[in-house]
Amino acid sequence: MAPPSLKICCIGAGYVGGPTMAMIALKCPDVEVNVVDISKARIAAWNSDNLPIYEPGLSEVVEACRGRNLFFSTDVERLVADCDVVFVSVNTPTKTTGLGAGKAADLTYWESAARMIATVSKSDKIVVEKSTVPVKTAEAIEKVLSHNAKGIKFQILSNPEFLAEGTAIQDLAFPDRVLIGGRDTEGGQKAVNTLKSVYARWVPEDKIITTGLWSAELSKLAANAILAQRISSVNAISALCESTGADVSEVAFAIGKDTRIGPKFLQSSVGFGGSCFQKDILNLVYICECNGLSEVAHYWKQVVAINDYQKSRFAKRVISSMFNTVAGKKIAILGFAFKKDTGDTRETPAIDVCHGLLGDRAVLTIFDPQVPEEQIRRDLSMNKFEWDHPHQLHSHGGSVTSKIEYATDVYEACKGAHGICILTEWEMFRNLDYQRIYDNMQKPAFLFDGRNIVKVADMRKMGFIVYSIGKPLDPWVKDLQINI
Ligand SMILES: NC(=O)C1=CN([C@@H]2O[C@H](COP(=O)(O)OP(=O)(O)OC[C@H]3O[C@@H](n4cnc5c(N)ncnc54)[C@H](O)[C@@H]3O)[C@@H](O)[C@H]2O)C=CC1
Ligand SMILES: O=C(O)[C@H]1O[C@H](OP(=O)(O)OP(=O)(O)OC[C@H]2O[C@@H](n3ccc(=O)[nH]c3=O)[C@H](O)[C@@H]2O)[C@H](O)[C@@H](O)[C@@H]1O
Repeated sequence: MAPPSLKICCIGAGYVGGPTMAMIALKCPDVEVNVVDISKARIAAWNSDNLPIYEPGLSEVVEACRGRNLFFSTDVERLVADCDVVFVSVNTPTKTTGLGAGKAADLTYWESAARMIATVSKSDKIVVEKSTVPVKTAEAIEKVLSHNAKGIKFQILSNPEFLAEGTAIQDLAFPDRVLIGGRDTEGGQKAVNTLKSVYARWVPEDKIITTGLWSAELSKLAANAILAQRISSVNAISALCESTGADVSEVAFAIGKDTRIGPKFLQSSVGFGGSCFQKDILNLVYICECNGLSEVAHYWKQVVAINDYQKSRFAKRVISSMFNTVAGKKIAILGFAFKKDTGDTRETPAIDVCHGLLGDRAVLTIFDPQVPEEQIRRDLSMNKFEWDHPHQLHSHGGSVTSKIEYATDVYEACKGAHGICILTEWEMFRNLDYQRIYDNMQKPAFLFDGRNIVKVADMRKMGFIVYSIGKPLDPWVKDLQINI
């Protein structure tokens, strides 16, 4: 067999490293791709039939190339030493302590990966920032690498990832664009071209954008901030819809018809979740503050503030609608993942809503088709921002709250409940037998739709008291004096 034309090693076998490298291996059979991680459990799962992340189409891609030119391993140092290109796709969570706590990106994992690369390398390498990092990180990484370089040359590239979970395979196979930032030097441009030639195997040339390092780093933060801003904008409008009798779906449809605005990302919800939007905006806010741009920082902070408002507004609607207390009442939580088609629960709005309801002493029964019980209990017992640190992969759940139950059947979850909250837009929730659910609930039966997926009129006809984000209010809810 001919030797590989290029050896790639990716540090971090997570939601980005795993699928991204699997796609490169699929499209470039002559390239050897090793994905390495410190988590033995994660690597074992990548090497099994039960992959560590749920992503439609991923297992087919992995099966097509695992053992051929795609390998998963914990032999981090050897494989890094042996490759031409190192992608770094480790966690860059929000700092929990110290300077910039609650905002700044924690680059501990990135820095330790960079130090390890410098220590083990014996030949020149291209080091690719795949993780989302603060603008100017490449400069710091260059310093770490060059101070330990023993005459070895490293070229740093920024190649941020834009995939969304649940559609990762589609996004990787047909990306809107691939962005590569590099130094404007001969060595820098040579490295850019090497990486470009990898993507060019399947991405049309006009979709591969090359820029300077800082533009590439900042474009990633800006893209996430602007996407999240659209959701906060429509969610802010949803509150006004409820106060005025307008319908947020009609408003979103009408404004999305303007080609300058476009229809995507205008779906009002209980709030955005996921590992990145909040983290990346807080990071952007911190960078603005560090650069003395307090007005700009304040502007972006509001995107997160509206998101927090939306989540707490939802929980308050539930409590106030149910006679201002949910103490001892059974509430069925349908959906815990931060969006459909993923088992990921990082920063899911369900955590905040559940905490809001548990704070009023509700008894929750939680159902999600992809999220296991242990994960839900761990999420509900963790402190904010703790979830995105690698040690969480090894932990087995902290203190377990006794006020939650886990259901493996959606109808069981709803049986005897006083109220239902739909918190993830799983397709299956659109087509449930709601009559059966209604018949088996306590009366009056409440339905709170945080994703606008049920047909409100049909549900009201069945007898439910319905609250659906940004929709005209049920008379029951409207007549209540609430303070949201
Ligand atoms: N999740 C997503 O959809 C997207 C994430 N990103 C960014 O990509 C980066 C990674 O995110 P995810 O893949 O979601 O995180 P993840 O938590 O799923 O994966 C990160 C992996 O890195 C490993 N790791 C940490 N330090 C290590 C070290 N020193 N050596 C070897 N392995 C190490 C961890 O054990 C973990 O398995 C973050 O910066 C994130 O902002 C960017 C685009 C999309
Ligand atoms: O950097 C990242 O991690 C990624 O973050 C997002 O991807 P992701 O978080 O996986 O999923 P999204 O589809 O963006 O959804 C994020 C959250 O917003 C919510 N959302 C999305 C769209 C919408 O119209 N309304 C809405 O409430 C979703 O339910 C979810 O909770 C971006 O879409 C990706 O481009 C980016 O690469």
